[in-house]
This record gives sequence, C-alpha cells and structure tokens, in this order.
Amino acid sequence: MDNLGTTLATLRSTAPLVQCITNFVAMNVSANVLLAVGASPAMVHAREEVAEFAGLAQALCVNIGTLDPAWAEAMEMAVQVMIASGRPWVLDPVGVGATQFRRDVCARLMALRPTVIRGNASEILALAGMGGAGRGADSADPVTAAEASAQDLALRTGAVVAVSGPVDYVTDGVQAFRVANGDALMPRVTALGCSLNGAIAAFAVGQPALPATVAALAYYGLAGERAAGAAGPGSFQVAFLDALYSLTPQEVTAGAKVSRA
Ligand SMILES: Nc1ncnc2c1ncn2[C@@H]1O[C@H](COP(=O)(O)OP(=O)(O)O)[C@@H](O)[C@H]1O
Ligand SMILES: Cc1ncsc1CCOP(=O)(O)O
Ligand SMILES: [Mg+2]
Repeated sequence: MDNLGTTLATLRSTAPLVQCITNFVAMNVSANVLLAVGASPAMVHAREEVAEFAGLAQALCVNIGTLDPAWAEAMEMAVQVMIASGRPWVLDPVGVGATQFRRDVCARLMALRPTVIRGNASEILALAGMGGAGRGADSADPVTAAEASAQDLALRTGAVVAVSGPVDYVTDGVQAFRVANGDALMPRVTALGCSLNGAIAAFAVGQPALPATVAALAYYGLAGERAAGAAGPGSFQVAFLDALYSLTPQEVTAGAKVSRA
C-alpha cells in the first residue's frame, strides 16, 4: 500500500466529528487522542440524544468496555443512524470473552455489520467463537492465533477486521496486511487500544475501510515508536500524544512497515 500518509492529510484538512460511545476508562484518553490526530471527538451516549447526535457525526466508535443495558440500547440506536446514511462505524469488543452479556451485545452489534472491528487477539478469537485465553481487557493470545478468526469474521460480517498487537493483522476477508509499527509500552497504557478505534473511525471518513484501517494502524504505531525511550508508561502516554500530533503525512508514508500477509 502506497502513500498511507495521504489519509492523515485528508483527515486533518476536514477534522471529522467522531461520536464515541466508549467506556469510562477511555473517554478522556480517546478524546485527547482524537484531538491530537486532528479530529473532533464527542462522547455522547444517552438514549435521549444518541440518535440525534449520530445525525451530526461523520463517524461513530462503539466500545463495550464498561457496558450497561442502557448503553447497549444507545449503541444500536446510533449505529442505525450511521447505517442509514452510509457513514462508518467501528466496534471495539473489549473483554468480549469474559461474560455472556458482552457476547450477546456484540452478537447484536455484529448483525448490524460494523465497518471495522478492531480488537486484540483474545477479543477477536472470542468474537469468532473460538475461545481465546483473555480474561479481561488485555490480550493473552498471540496475533497469529487470531488471524484465521479475523478472516472468518470479516467474511461473515462484511467488516474489515483488525487484530492489534506487536504486529497488527488487518483483513477484509480477501486481502490481508500486517503492520509492524509500534512499541512494547503501548499495551502498558490503559485505553490506547480503545483510542485507536476512534482514530480508525476518523481515518475511515470518506475513505475505503481497508486502506484507512491500515493507515491508522501504521500512524498509531509510528507514534508509539516516536514516544519510545520514555522512562515508563506515564511519560510514554504524554510523549505518545505529542507524537500523534507532530507526525506528518510524509513521515507516515515513509515510516509505515506494512506488508501483504
Ligand atoms: N508488544 C507490542 N509492541 C508494539 N506495539 C504494540 C504491542 N502491543 C500492542 N501494540 C500496539 O498498541 C496499540 C493497541 O493495541 P492493543 O494493546 O493490542 O489493544 P488493546 O489495548 O485493546 O488490548 C496498537 O497500535 C498495537 O499495534
Ligand atoms: C481497563 C478497562 N476496563 C474496562 S474498559 C478498560 C479499558 C481498556 O482499554 P484498552 O483495551 O485500550 O486497554
Ligand atoms: Mg482493548
């Protein structure tokens, strides 16, 4: 894939409004990530306004991290609006393997055909019905173990499916790519995966989902590489935000480590 940075340039010139129905842990982190990327975040989830707001948003990010029944209903209401207007929405199945409630809500959301599903390897395995060793929000499986499940999910749902980890895997069920950018401190900062989904949603505005997702992953990983060398997760998080903000489209194109799988 060439010129991955052009997607970032497009995003920054349009500053898309991204609605996030996300968890309490990720709200602040995701909003800061989206602002650093160049998008405009809004965390809106009350059933009384969620559909009306979705009519204003250019993309939607749905995350089940701190789920409750009212939020689950609100997610479906917002998604219906995005579907009706052909705008992208991204699903993050946080900890889906842990409880029946999460599995049921994700099954309903997957039936609404997400544009992109991004999770860690344990989450993608669980979503595909293949078990997975994850017990909570963190992965306990290697990315390679979830590649077949990602392909299966993509074919079943029509979504682009991304498995994040040391080397990310992205597929639409037909083509597949690996993205080798990133840093080992990224999974040591909470909500960086959740916030990645907001970035993917912003990249997918007006762009085909597969290259947009690959570009978002490469850019995000490059920001991790630029932040590397921090003393630990605390200063890494600050440096990571600065790196998202300062990376140029040209640097993304030049630094992306993307290969066909
Ligand atoms: N060990 C690692 N080395 C480099 N990058 C990583 C590593 N683990 C995760 N990442 C990156 O961190 C980001 C979040 O992914 P991940 O930690 O898998 O999500 P989650 O927080 O949902 O489990 C992705 O951009 C991914 O590429
Ligand atoms: C710790 C935690 N608990 C519920 S949601 C959440 C955040 C998970 O964020 P991420 O998947 O990006 O690490
Ligand atoms: Mg996650």
